[in-house]
Formats: sequence, structure tokens, C-alpha cells
Amino acid sequence: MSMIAAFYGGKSILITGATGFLGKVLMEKLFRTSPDLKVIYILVRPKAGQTLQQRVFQILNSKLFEKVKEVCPNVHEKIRAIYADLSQNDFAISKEDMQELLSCTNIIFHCAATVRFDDTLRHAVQLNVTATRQLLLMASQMPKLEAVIHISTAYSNCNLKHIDEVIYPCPVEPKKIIDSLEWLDDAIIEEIAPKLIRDWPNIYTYTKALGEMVVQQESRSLTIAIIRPSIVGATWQEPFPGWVDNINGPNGLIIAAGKGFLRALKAAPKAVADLIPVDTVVNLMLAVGWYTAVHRPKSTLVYHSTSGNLNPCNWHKMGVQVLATFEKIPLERAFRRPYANFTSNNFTSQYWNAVSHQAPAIIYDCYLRLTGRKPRMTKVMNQILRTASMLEYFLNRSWEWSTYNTEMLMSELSPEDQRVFNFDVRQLNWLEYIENYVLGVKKYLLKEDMAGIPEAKQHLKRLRNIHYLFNTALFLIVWRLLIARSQMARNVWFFIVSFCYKFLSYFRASSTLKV
Ligand SMILES: CCCCCCCCCCCCCCCCCCCCCCCCCC(=O)SCCNC(=O)CCNC(=O)[C@H](O)C(C)(C)COP(=O)(O)OP(=O)(O)OC[C@H]1O[C@@H](n2cnc3c(N)ncnc32)[C@H](O)[C@@H]1OP(=O)(O)O
Ligand SMILES: NC(=O)C1=CN([C@@H]2O[C@H](COP(=O)(O)OP(=O)(O)OC[C@H]3O[C@@H](n4cnc5c(N)ncnc54)[C@H](OP(=O)(O)O)[C@@H]3O)[C@@H](O)[C@H]2O)C=CC1
Repeated sequence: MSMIAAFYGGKSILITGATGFLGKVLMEKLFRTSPDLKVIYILVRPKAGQTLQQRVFQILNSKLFEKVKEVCPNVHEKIRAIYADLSQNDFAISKEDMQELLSCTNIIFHCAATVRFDDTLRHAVQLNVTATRQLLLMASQMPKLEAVIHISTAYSNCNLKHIDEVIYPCPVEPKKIIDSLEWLDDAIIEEIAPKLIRDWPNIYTYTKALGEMVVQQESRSLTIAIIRPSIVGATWQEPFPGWVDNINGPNGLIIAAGKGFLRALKAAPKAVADLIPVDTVVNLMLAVGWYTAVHRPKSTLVYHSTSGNLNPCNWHKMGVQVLATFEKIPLERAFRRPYANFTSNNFTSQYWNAVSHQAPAIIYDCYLRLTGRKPRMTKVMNQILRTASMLEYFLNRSWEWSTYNTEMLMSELSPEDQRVFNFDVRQLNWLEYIENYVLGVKKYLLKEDMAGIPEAKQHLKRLRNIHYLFNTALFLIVWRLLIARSQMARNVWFFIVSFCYKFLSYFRASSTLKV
């Protein structure tokens, strides 16, 4: 019997960010391994015209939850969606709901955050810092609370090269920033933001670092642990391989590469691609929840959920495998044949951008205009290049994360728990994982039918022929223009033709002699 699964039995668990990528996989695993848990409270806001109930219904009826419905048929009754907006005071939770949460909650998993790199400082602080503080104040009024698990990011200290499992101080006190945002207006905030974030690459990583400091400051009466995942990718094993449902992180770039939009990336090919499967992160979260509640460590422990130091993979290996998979299982209606080029050189990168990205988009838009349609490819291409440039910082550097606490926890688990809540990334086979990942992007994110693969392959063949035709035509035009204008080009042309003629004559003469 798994001790961790048994621990969550009968518990009331509060999850923030349950409608997000990590949150959904967390709920799924909890219901599947501990179907006798009491209730999962999720803090949800209405979104995109959907009510809370509609959002929950959609999640529970998705493919991700198919296994859960077999193990826990009454899952609908065990999930309680509470209206909440984490950017509001007291999260805008009603008095009755707040009372219930305060009196019943046993464990909290705090996943909610804004993960946009370019969010405004005000909004990112509200969500990643102030909301964390407010949640911990709520937690301190919960008599039955056993543990709080805060999800940060391995990149919260990406201004350092070697990162230990400790909370590093930030140059400015979070409280001072929260207070000053109350009276400063938006224009001034955006002006001082670059000065505040100093050597952090974006507002997201900076506010996640502030969030960790808040956890440290508010942890006096609470038992808290922090988990820092690196780049969270599709599921490795559970509930099935390759599940993914948003375009964050690598996902958008994988689609852009598969559709033939993105054919070059400014990335150091040898830099470590520190991806971590989402189910590995969730297994660690549940193990940490159990360990923190049962062993109640004296200080706030930080756990790194990273792959680089135990089982490294680099961007080159990843790119090659992504392309190899698209060769076998192409995406539908590609713009160009998938091709990949990683370069860390500025000049080469700009050259590839002009030749491989911008020029084809402009040519295609001209074609759309000529055929009476609305041009759109330049806009799409600019969007992709903007995203790629936002991720560049992470593609051109490697970090070392120590994993002492994570390995210590692994050794504390029973063999059964090590199997059911496996977070040992050394067992990951990258080639197999990336293939399933790419397949998952096609099936679960783009919702493409596997029956369409022969047609997609046919389409790629047509694109290859167009490519050859286009290049030949371009070569002939350039050559014709050169010959017309330059004596040197004419000389070269004459030399090549006479050389070919002599070679053919010699070949014919020698083959006649042999006979
Ligand atoms: C041999 C050599 C091979 C060579 C090969 C070369 C070729 C290539 C080979 C490829 C190989 C693979 C390489 C992989 C590399 C991976 C690198 C990963 C590094 C990640 C590091 C992460 C470290 C930190 C990790 C963390 O700790 S945490 C999380 C990470 N956080 C993020 O990843 C957010 C980032 N993103 C943003 O920050 C914003 O996205 C922003 C970017 C500002 C844009 O922003 P903006 O331009 O405003 O665009 P959006 O509004 O966002 O979206 C625009 C449109 O997409 C739509 N849309 C937005 N959402 C979604 C959604 N869900 N679902 C569906 N649609 C959505 C939206 O409707 C809109 O459509 P529309 O309305 O235009 O029609
Ligand atoms: N994905 C990754 O690569 C990594 C993620 N992390 C961390 O993991 C955690 C989860 O990330 P992930 O699941 O990928 O992110 P998602 O963007 O998929 O999910 C974010 C969640 O936060 C919720 N949320 C955002 N704003 C509010 C609000 N104002 N009120 C209520 N809920 C809100 C979202 O709700 P809604 O659905 O309504 O928008 C959603 O459920 C984050 O803390 C992130 O920093 C760390 C490292 C890497």
C-alpha cells in the first residue's frame, strides 16, 4: 500500500491554479491514487464566457480525466469550485466559502500565477507576490492545516549560475514593492520596472523570486515547502504519455517548427534543455506534501524539480528528435517543410531570420494579395519571432541546480511510493519522451486526426517540389541578370561550359577505347 496515497485519503485539499496545466495534472493524479480523499477545493474565476461549473465540467470530461472516472465515479461530488479572483482583496471569496475553507482545509497546493514573461509589473506582483502573501495569511487561520506547498520556478534565481535549494534574498523587500504599487501610477511603474528587475531577464522570474521571499517571511507559524520546476513539458507516463494542453514554453515553438514557420532559433546547441515532465513535477509535489505534513521540517525546504544534473539533454539533441518525429508524423497544412537550425551567433541568427522567416512570409503575403485574399503571414511570423526572442535568454544558457533535498526525499520513500509517485528523472529516455511529446502536441493540443498523416506527407512532398522549382527559377533569373551585366560572369559561364564539354569529350573517348 502506498503511504502517500493513503495519506491523502479523507483529506480536504485546496488547490489554486487548478485550471492550469500543472493544476489539472495534479487533480487527476490525486483523484486516481486517492479516490477516498474528502474534497478538493479549487479557486476558480469565470473565463472566456464560461461559468465556474462549465469550466469544471469541461476539465472533468476531458481525455485527461478518463481513467479517473473509472477509479472515482463520483469525482463530480468531490470537487468544489469556489469563485475567486486572486488579484482581488480576500480573493473576492464569499464569507460562507471563506468560512468553509478556513475550517476544513488540510493541505494547500498553491499553483496559480501569471506565467507571461511580459506581464505588467503591477499585475505580476498582484498575482505572484501579493496573492501568495494573502493565501499564507489565510493559511495561518486554518486550524486543521498540515502543509502548504508553494510552486515557484527553477528560474526564480536565473541571475545566478549555480542555484542551491535555498531561498535567496531579493535586493528590494517585497513589502516595499507591494506598498509602493498602491500609490504609484501605471506609467511610472512601467518606467521603474527595468531598474527594479536588474539582472533578472523578465518580470515573471523576478516576481516569482519575490514570491519565495514572501513565503520565507510569512512561514513562521506554518509548515511550508517550495518546489521549483524547470521547463514543464508534456506528461512522460501518466495518465498517458504526451498529454499537453497549452502553448507555453516549448509547445508553441514545437508547433511553429512542425508547421515550417520556425526554421532557425537563436540557441546554444550544447546548452542544457532542462525540461521536466509535468507528471514528474506532480509526483514530487504529492510526495513533498506528504513529507512536509508528516515530518514537519523545522525550516522551509526547497525542492528542485529539474533534469539537467541527473539526466541532461541539450537543445541540439532535442531539435534533431523533434524534426525526426515530424518526418514520421507531420503536422497538417504545413507552411514549409520542417527544418531546424540552432545558432548562437547574432549575425547568423539575423541572416536566418531574414532569409528563412521574413522573406517567405512577405512572398506568401504577396501571393495572398494577388489572389484577392487578406495577407496574414507576416503578422503570424512576427508573433512567432517575438515569442522566440522572449525565450532566447533560456535557450542560450545552462544552469546547475542542486537536487540534494529532492534526492533525500526519494530515499525516504518506500519502494511502492517510489513506483507510484516516481519523480526519478534518471529513468527518462529522452528520445522516446520527445517523440511522445511531439505526437501529444499533434493529438491533444492541435487536435489533428492521425488518419490525416498520409495527406500531410503528400502535402510536404508538394512543398518540397515547390521549393526545388522556386530555387531553380531564382537561380536562373539571378544568373541571367548577371550574365547580361557582368563580363566576369560571362567568363565564368564560358569556362564552366567549356570545362563540361571537355570532360564529356574525354569521357566518351575513354569509354570508346575500352570497348
Ligand atoms: C540541428 C539543430 C536543430 C535546430 C532547430 C531549430 C528549429 C526549432 C526546433 C524546435 C525544437 C524545440 C525547441 C523548444 C524550445 C523551447 C524553449 C523553451 C524555453 C522556455 C523557458 C521557460 C523558462 C521559465 C519556465 C517557467 O517558469 S514558467 C512558464 C513559462 N511561461 C511561458 O512559457 C509563457 C511565455 N509566453 C509569454 O510570455 C507570451 O506568450 C509572449 C511570448 C510574451 C507572447 O505574448 P503575445 O505576443 O502577447 O502573444 P499571446 O497573447 O501570449 O499569444 C499569441 C496567440 O496564442 C494564443 N494563445 C495564448 N495562450 C494560449 C493557450 N494557452 N492555448 C491556446 N492558444 C493560446 C493567443 O490566443 C494568441 O492568439 P491570437 O489571439 O493572436 O490569435
Ligand atoms: N509551465 C511551466 O513551464 C512552469 C510553471 N511553473 C509554475 O507552475 C505554476 C503553474 O503553472 P502552469 O500550470 O504552467 O500555468 P498556467 O498558466 O497553465 O496556469 C495558471 C493558473 O493560475 C490561475 N490564475 C491566474 N490568474 C488568476 C487569478 N487572477 N485568479 C485566479 N486564478 C488565476 C489560472 O486560472 P485561469 O485558468 O482562470 O487563467 C490557471 O489556473 C505557476 O506557479 C508557475 O510559475 C514553474 C516552472 C515552469
